[in-house]
Amino acid sequence: MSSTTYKLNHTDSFGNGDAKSLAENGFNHLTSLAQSEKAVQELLLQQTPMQATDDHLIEFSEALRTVAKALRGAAEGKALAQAEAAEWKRRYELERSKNVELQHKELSNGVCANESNSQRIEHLAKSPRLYAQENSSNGMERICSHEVLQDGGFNSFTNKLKRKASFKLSWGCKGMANDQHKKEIVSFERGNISTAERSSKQISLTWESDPQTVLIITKPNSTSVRVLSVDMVRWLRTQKGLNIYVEPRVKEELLSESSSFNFVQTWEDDKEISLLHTKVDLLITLGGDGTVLWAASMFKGPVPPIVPFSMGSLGFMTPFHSEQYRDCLEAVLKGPISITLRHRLQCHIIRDKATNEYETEETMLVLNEVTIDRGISSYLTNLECYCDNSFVTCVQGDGLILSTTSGSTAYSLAAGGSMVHPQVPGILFTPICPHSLSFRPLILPEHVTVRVQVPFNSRSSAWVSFDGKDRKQLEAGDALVCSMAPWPVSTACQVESTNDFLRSIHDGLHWNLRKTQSADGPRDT
Ligand SMILES: NC(=O)c1ccc[n+]([C@@H]2O[C@H](COP(=O)([O-])OP(=O)(O)OC[C@H]3O[C@@H](n4cnc5c(N)ncnc54)[C@H](O)[C@@H]3O)[C@@H](O)[C@H]2O)c1
Ligand SMILES: Nc1ncnc2c1ncn2[C@@H]1O[C@H](COP(=O)(O)OP(=O)(O)OP(=O)(O)O)[C@@H](O)[C@H]1O
Repeated sequence: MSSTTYKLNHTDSFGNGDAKSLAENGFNHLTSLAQSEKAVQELLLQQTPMQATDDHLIEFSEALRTVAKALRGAAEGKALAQAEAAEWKRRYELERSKNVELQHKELSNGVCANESNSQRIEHLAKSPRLYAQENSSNGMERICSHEVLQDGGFNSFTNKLKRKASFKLSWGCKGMANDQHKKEIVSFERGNISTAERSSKQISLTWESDPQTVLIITKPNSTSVRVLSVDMVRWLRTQKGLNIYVEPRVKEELLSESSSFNFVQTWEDDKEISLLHTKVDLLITLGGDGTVLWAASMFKGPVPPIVPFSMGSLGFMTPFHSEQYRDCLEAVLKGPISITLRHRLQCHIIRDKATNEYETEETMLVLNEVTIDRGISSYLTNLECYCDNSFVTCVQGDGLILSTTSGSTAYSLAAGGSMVHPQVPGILFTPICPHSLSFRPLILPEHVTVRVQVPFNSRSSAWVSFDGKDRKQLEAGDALVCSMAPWPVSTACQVESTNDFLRSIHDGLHWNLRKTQSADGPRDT
């Protein structure tokens, strides 16, 4: 009995031969091995101080597990061996978490080494069944994988303790603040990766001081919009005491109504437009989605929160009804309000004839999409696409749409792209009429930079447009570079972003509208 245990502890590796011979001795042998307090005590008492190290404890535990495997089928013996192995494992973990170095020092000095080890084993040997009973309610097999990995036992091949490898995560973004932000979202404590946040949650805007200045942008050539704007400007001034900015065209319209509108402010040039975000607290749009796009395009940097009133036929970004504009504006000016944070794309054209790569044209910001198409050319476009300098594909067809998720319900949808919730950060890569059977649209992560280049051997030039406007020609060798812009557009929600999004696809597109099947018919039995 004791020789068996002695052998187990002094063999460098416990091969199948040892396990088998133990198994052959049968169930009784194992039971007595595990139960015999004396035998286990003897085991330790026979160790020299150096031999009775924690490595021996691990080896012993490994051996018992091997035996347990070999005795599969002998139910009681198996349970007993598992209980032993698990207890040895637990015990080892406990000891290791104490000061291992100190323990080794004690052992090599011979200070109470046998005594401390034998006491440990004595305790274990006394109560394997009790321990098994205590743990059976939790399930003996349920040592969680994290713990098993941390205490992987002894690797006889490398002669090292098996431990869970430690690691760190880092992000390839510039600036500590960004990195810190990511760390708050993704934690990797004790080797377990978990996320607290995956995309923007419902965002609520609360005013910390009262809004004082409002900019109203209106769809041109619409009588209903003109009538509404006159009423709204008057109400905001007289009832709310706000400063009001409008476009030069609208100021003329208002003054033609009455000279009392001379309090209304406007701008004279682009420089003044570029400073509007420093003066305007709230932006109101009266029109359809196109008016929201127009308003957003005026802001090449930060954009004030937008309250979009629907005066068009399709309202994906315009959840507010003009009939109740007073109630709605009362609520918005008071706050808090739910907003949808809509990401924009920033686009640069790099000309082949540019003398260096930084010589780009004005940066364009789009809320819906940037489109590269064949324009009036009757040839296929041929566009080489790269994502962070990796070649993606060559588009041969009518063109390519790089869309925001807000724009996913616009042109990209018509070209076969998915509809995506506007707060999902990402770039949609949607071909227009590709001449290929296998070109499916992609959605790329928000952090990538996409480059679309007209190859030098292209038969024709391509045309690029930004939210359906500002068309520019791309000659062979020219490229469009596109990435997520740091200035999103926040639009006020009627309810909250998900509810508003679902309403817009139901009302605007009659998404998945189908007559409900009647209950009258065949059924599963
Ligand atoms: N085949 C197409 O579907 C197609 C073709 C060209 C342009 N467009 C879209 O038109 C947009 C420009 O809009 P516009 O009003 O200045 O031009 P527009 O007056 O020609 O209107 C285009 C239509 O697209 C709708 N729309 C705009 N943005 C939308 C969005 N985010 N979700 C759902 N529908 C949206 C508008 O409500 C409008 O009905 C472009 O950004 C492009 O997405 C679509
Ligand atoms: N303030 C503005 N100045 C110049 N053009 C504008 C302005 N507002 C909107 N537009 C343009 O007017 C066009 C129509 O605007 P919008 O989409 O808002 O109205 P709509 O066509 O009636 O809406 P819908 O398409 O939903 O029926 C768009 O091309 C848009 O760019």
